[in-house]
Amino acid sequence: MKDEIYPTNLYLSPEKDELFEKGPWPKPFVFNEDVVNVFDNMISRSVPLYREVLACAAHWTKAYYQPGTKIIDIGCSTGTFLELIGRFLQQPATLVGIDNSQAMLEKAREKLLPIQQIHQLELICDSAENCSFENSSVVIINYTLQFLSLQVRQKLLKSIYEGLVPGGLLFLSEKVKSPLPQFQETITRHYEAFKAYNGYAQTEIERKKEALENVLVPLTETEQLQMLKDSGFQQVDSLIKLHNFLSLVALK
Ligand SMILES: Nc1ncnc2c1ncn2[C@@H]1O[C@H](C[S@+](CC[C@H]([NH3+])C(=O)[O-])CC(=O)[O-])[C@@H](O)[C@H]1O
Ligand SMILES: O=C(O)C(=O)Cc1ccccc1
Repeated sequence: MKDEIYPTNLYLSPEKDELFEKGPWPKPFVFNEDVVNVFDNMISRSVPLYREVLACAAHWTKAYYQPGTKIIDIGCSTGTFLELIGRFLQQPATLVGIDNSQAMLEKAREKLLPIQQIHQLELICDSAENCSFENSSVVIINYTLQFLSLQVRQKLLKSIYEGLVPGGLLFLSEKVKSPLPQFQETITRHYEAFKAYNGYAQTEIERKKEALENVLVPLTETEQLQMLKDSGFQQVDSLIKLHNFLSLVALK
């Protein structure tokens, strides 16, 4: 089976994201019921290489997982990665999903029912910065740090570093910004063309952009790498980058 080699076959709910097509407008972006109900469609049409990033995270998780420790997905949303890794791992493991949206975790619980036959599953509804990462060998945080204040990001990354066992891995994906305004402008235009190619109208693209202002706050790649170094991670490398979306790994 191809999925056992390169797992890009995600379990995504079909409800279409049309949230920014209809009013009332303007509204800030929040992870409410409306977002949750269309989230799988929203993220898979809005994040470049989303399937490849999750397949990459699954491969690195399998490579660095240490039996008897935890695999923790921070900002697990509807459980898409946990469902994928639950199928991809060839041995029972303890899978932990953390999200501060109860509505997201209700969707995750439903999606992960088959996985519970094989793995120990724990879903925690709390802010990530309140959680423990003790005895984890792999922590995944895809497209979540970007919604936290800078102070909380630094505290969270330090807590992850301290909780990981020796040889433990952090897999981090984030929206970033170019340090060069001219490049940022070109990248943004290309990213918006990607969204239009995925069926979003210009008004939806512009309204989403406005809604995310001051809600999703990207760093530059250099700032992100420095924050990881300041958290204790000395072995860091980038794996994937397209438009403003970056995935990297950090080793304890
Ligand atoms: N402080 C917080 N603590 C915990 N969860 C939070 C917090 N703030 C926001 N969230 C949660 O972080 C997730 C971010 S989405 C992650 C996608 C997933 N990783 C995926 O790969 O499919 C990405 C996006 O919306 O762009 C949402 O589920 C929020 O409820
Ligand atoms: O950065 C953007 O413009 C996005 O649309 C990314 C995104 C994807 C899913 C939820 C929130 C933001």
